[in-house]
Amino acid sequence: MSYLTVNNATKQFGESFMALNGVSIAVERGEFFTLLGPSGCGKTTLLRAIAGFNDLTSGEITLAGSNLRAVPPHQRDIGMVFQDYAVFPHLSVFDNVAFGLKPRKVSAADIKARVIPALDSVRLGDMAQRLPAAMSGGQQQRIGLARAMVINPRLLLMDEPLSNLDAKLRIELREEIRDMQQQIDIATIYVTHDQEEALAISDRICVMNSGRIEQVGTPQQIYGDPQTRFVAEFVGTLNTFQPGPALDALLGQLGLSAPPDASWAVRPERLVLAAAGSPNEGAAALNGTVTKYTYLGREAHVQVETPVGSLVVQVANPGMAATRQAGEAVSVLVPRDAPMAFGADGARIGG
Ligand SMILES: Nc1ncnc2c1ncn2[C@@H]1O[C@H](COP(=O)(O)OP(=O)(O)OP(=O)(O)O)[C@@H](O)[C@H]1O
Repeated sequence: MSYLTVNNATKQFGESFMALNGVSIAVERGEFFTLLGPSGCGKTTLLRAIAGFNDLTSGEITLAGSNLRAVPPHQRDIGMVFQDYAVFPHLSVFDNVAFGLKPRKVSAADIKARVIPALDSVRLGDMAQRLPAAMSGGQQQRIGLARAMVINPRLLLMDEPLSNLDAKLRIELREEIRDMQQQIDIATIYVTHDQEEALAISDRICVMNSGRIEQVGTPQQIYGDPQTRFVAEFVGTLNTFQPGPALDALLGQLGLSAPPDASWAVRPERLVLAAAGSPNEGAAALNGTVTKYTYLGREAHVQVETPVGSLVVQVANPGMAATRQAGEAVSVLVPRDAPMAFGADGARIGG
């Protein structure tokens, strides 16, 4: 049995709204498990049910084999880190971290023996006596992390802990969180709506949509082998081919087939841009006209009007020579293994 299991969880708000609708997950010991999805998909509701801040309408939650729903929140031994830091401004950094130990009747000497290493692990060891108000957002969130960990929790839950920080700090702190989590080897459930953050930090990602799970998998599986159109669109970008004779010809040339109501799509980085009329071994060529060129440093996005619709082609490491002008005639090469097919219900059915 997995370390944490959630089985067929539902949560109803009001007469009929289902914030969670039959959600089941299984998290292993030491695993970094991320709930990823758009605003309102139920991530926080699921996290709060595990923490015990709200109860489920139905379903089971077990931790290390025992029923967690029967345990009051303060006895669950779960560390929680929130988006808004939740530090007490009038308490020193030390007292903020010690706060969680007070109700546990830990002696003053033990408090010190646990708080100091917790502060060291988040690189705040020399700031123990400072007040949080005089500290940056990143430092305040490190206090939150130390406070969650000092209780030696059985599980760590984090609800968008980086979303109030600027982009550079977010990347720095997510690396620190990942390193720390691996060091203490604690099962962690992390909530985010940021796909890049989820890919960078997780062992496995659970993509949620409207109270249901779309797919659970490693970052590589979620990005490289999405099982639904929703996952493919939410994690990464997707070009959808316009149906019609030109698409039928393209699929015929590539030897691909799917039921008539299937839709076909392709990731921008799987397309290759070539000079008009270039030879194309192992790929089908679409004639197109450049409509837009966006230079982004490490990559460029070239928008091309083709017989199967407007497609974005991603070019890696674009030098000056890769620059394209609007109106330029080009070929877009579609490798045989690049297109993905989705059924009318959004499930992946091919490619
Ligand atoms: N106490 C409540 N009463 C009524 N509806 C609620 C309550 N709490 C949450 N909801 C609704 O349940 C749905 C799921 O909310 P939840 O906070 O879990 O989403 P989320 O995926 O965490 O989104 P966000 O990223 O915006 O926090 C939303 O539509 C929300 O409005």
